[in-house]
Amino acid sequence: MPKSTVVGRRLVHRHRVCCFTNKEALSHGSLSLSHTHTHTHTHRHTGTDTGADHLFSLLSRRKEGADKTHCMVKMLGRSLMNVGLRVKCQQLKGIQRVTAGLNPANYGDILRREAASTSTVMGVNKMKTMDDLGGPSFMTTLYWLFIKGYFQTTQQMQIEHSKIYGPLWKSKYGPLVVVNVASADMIEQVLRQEGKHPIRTDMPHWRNYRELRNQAHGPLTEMGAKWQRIRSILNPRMLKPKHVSSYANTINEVVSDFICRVNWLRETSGQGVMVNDLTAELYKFAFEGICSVLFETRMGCMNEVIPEKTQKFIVSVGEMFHLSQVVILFPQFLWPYLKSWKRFVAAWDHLFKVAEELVNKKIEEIQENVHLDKDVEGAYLTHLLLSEQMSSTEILGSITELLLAGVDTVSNSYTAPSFPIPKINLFVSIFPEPLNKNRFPLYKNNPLPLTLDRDTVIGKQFYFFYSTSNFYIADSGARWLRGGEDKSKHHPFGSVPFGFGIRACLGRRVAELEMHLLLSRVRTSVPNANDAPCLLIKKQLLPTQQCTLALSRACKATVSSLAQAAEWIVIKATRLYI
Ligand code: HEM
Repeated sequence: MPKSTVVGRRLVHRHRVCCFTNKEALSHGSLSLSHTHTHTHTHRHTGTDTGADHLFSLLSRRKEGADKTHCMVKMLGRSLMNVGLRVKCQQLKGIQRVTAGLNPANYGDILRREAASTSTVMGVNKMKTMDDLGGPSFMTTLYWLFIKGYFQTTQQMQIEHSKIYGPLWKSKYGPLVVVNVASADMIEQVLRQEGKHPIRTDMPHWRNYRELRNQAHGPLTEMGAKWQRIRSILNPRMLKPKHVSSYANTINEVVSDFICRVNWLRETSGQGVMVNDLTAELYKFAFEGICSVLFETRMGCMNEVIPEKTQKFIVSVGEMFHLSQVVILFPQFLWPYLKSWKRFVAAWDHLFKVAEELVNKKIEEIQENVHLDKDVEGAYLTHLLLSEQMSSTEILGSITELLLAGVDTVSNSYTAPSFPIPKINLFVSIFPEPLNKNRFPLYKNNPLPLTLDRDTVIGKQFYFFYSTSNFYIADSGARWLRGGEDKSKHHPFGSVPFGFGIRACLGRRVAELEMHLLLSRVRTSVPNANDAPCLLIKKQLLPTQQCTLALSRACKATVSSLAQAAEWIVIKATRLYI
């Protein structure tokens, strides 16, 4: 088979037309992607698969408003952070004494290496079973959620529960049992136990849709060796800095348009100074940014009037996330009879339809260029289409999931660490779920001081807290200082915003690029930005370059990493004063 090679962003063809993997699609422009599907999905879960999704549905904070784009802002940040791992079970005891030994007050004093070693910290004979673990019952949890009103602020509920039950406790959500871990040391142990194919919490409704419509799974929903294969194909152009940096021009164009839009909004509806609904604007920015990278096309989100088609696409994304939480509350056999399920399927249909149109458009463009004997240039999608590694349907499945993963996480990150940021905390919830034991290898070590049934799958859900931590010392910037006195007290697993290990965020580099470009350019392009009552970045941010962050209500801090700077993004609440 003739090949095409990629040199930087330029594709150089050794041969024409037939150099494509999906040559049928490319040589017959009208071919619909869904017709090329040859994928089969063998991973089907047994047992209480729906539990984890049920949980993250319950735990997801969600604002429901007229604008559906707001509905999904909180959801994916949670669901993306679900990953899975399995632990080998042992019948051991002693959790109370062990958790006392891991009192948060002592975290800073515990050597990190020791913390990473299960046996040294926990003591093999000090473990208890799941049954021995304390925590609220299902009824108590319902009381907290709906009577005490923590449904919208479940992170806060976890904070309260950690005060009552200590750093390790069990919560019940119907059939689902969740182990909450509120200790950076133990979190480190959990995260370091990942095997070859870590799995995140199953998403049976997402997977069910794909099977119903014969669509391919993407990196979010795929598991095992198939997941690994997908990641190995998607990773290089998403994570390697040399490739990611080539998206800078594309993203910069979106940033330019964002700044224009922000200025226009300030003039037309903000008395010359204010952006009233910043969350929605950041959402649109993230959407436009990720679409421009993935589909190599602009969606018009930065226009004064957003195209109807784009608006409908955004609404469908919000609708899908919203209904995701509803559908999962019901047993799977009832789904076909639910109105919500039908709407859920319709929303997915629309997402796949639009994504398919965009992919087909790109195929046609490539074809045209090939027929005209032009060099085919392009970025992510072009590369995937030409790389001969995935079928068109697989590309569609992956691109659609990347898009969903990349929208609200990015937009939410600008506003999440609301100012001031005295401390950061992280909780991990573990969802034990039964799984076919032959599918994944067992872990040799038990990372936590409790036992779980053999073949238990643990999905993790991370929560980040910016106000009640013992992992970070209280400060207003000192934690970013290199070599500072308190540096040793910062636990490396106190904050892992992009996850950890081989199943960590696929879009991390792109997300960082988007955030850094936006921040630095808002700072340098918007008049009077110095007067903002929130975090300002004094110098253009460049990787590894030292820069000064000026905090109008706090201090000045020097940081040497953009990833750290990103956490300082404080465009507060829903209003941006610039
Ligand atoms: C600030 C923005 C973002 C944050 C904070 C974030 C965070 C995360 C986290 C915590 C995970 C789970 C990692 C783990 O389980 O260990 C994840 C997974 C993922 N993220 Fe992101 N993400 C962001 C942006 C993006 C973007 C822009 C994309 C797409 C280009 C993306 C695509 C994905 C995908 C596909 C996964 C699933 C990976 C897998 O299961 O193999 N993310 N993200």
